[in-house]
Amino acid sequence: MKKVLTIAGSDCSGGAGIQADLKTFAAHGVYGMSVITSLTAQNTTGVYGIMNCKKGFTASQIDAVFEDIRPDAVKIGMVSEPYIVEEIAEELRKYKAVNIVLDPVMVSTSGKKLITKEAEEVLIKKLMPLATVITPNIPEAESLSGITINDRYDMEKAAEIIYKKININDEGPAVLVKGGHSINCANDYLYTEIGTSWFEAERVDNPNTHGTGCTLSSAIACNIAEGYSVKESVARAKEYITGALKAGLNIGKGSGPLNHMYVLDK
Ligand SMILES: Nc1ncnc2c1ncn2[C@@H]1O[C@H](COP(=O)(O)OP(=O)(O)OP(=O)(O)O)[C@@H](O)[C@H]1O
Ligand SMILES: Cc1ncc(CO)c(N)n1
Repeated sequence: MKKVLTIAGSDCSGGAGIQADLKTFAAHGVYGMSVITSLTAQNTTGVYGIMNCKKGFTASQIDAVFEDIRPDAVKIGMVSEPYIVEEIAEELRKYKAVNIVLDPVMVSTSGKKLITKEAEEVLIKKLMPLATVITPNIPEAESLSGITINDRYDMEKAAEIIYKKININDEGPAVLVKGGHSINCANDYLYTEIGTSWFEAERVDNPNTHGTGCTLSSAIACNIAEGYSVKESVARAKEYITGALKAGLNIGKGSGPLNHMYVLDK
C-alpha cells in the first residue's frame, strides 16, 4: 500500500485541512499520515481562531514520520508562520522527500487570511522550489504572479509567470492554476516543463465547496504516489473532485463540505 503524508492545519469541522486530506487518502486506498502545523477553530460558516504549532514541533513530527515510515508522496497545506515554513523546508531537504504537492493556502473559503505576508515570502523562496507541483487558486495566483486574472488567457499568463519565478534551471514545480473561483466554469490550467494542459469541468451548482482545494491537492498526491504522471494525476484528481461535489452532502449552516467518500473507478 502506498503511504502519503499531509503537512497542514486542522479543521475541527472536518471539511478542509488535515481532516479533508485524510478522508481523501482513505477514498484513494492509500495509508495516510499527518503532521499538524496549526489548530483552527472553524466550521462551515467561518474561521474563529488559529493556534500554531510551537517552534520545533512541526520538525519533531516530520522526524517521527520519516524515521519510521517513508511517504511515497507529501501534500502541504496551511502553513501560517515563517518558522513553520522553514522547519518543513529543512526537514524535507534532510530526508530528500519526493513527490511534494504544495497547496499555497492563503485565504479560507470563508475569507479568513491563513498565512502572514512574511510566511508567504519564505514559502515562495524555500518551500515551493522543493515541490513537484503547486496548486494556487485564482486569488493566490494573482498574489504570486502580480497580475489580475479575469479570463483563461490571464490564467495561462499567471501560470507561466509563477513557473518562471520559482523554477531555477527547470528544477522547480509544475504550476496548476485552479479555476474554482471562476463564474461559469471550473477549468484548471497546468504549466509544466514539458507542456501545458487545460482540465475542463462543468461547474457543479453546489454551494458546498468548503475544502475543495485541500481535497484536490491531496488527490493529486495520492495519484502521484501510485505512479501516475503529474498530468494524469491532475486529470484523475479533477474527476474525483467533480464527483465528490456532485455526490452532494448538505452539512452545516454555511459553505459545507463535499462528499470525500466518492470513489473513482480504478
Ligand atoms: N462549483 C464547482 N464545480 C466544479 N468544480 C469546482 C467547483 N468549485 C471548485 N471546483 C474545482 O475544485 C478544485 C479546487 O478549486 P478552488 O479554486 O475552489 O480551490 P481553493 O479555492 O483552493 O479551495 P478552498 O475553497 O478549499 O480554499 C478545482 O479543480 C476547481 O476547478
Ligand atoms: C486548516 C485549513 N486549511 C485550509 C483551508 C482552506 O480551505 C482551511 N479553511 N482550513
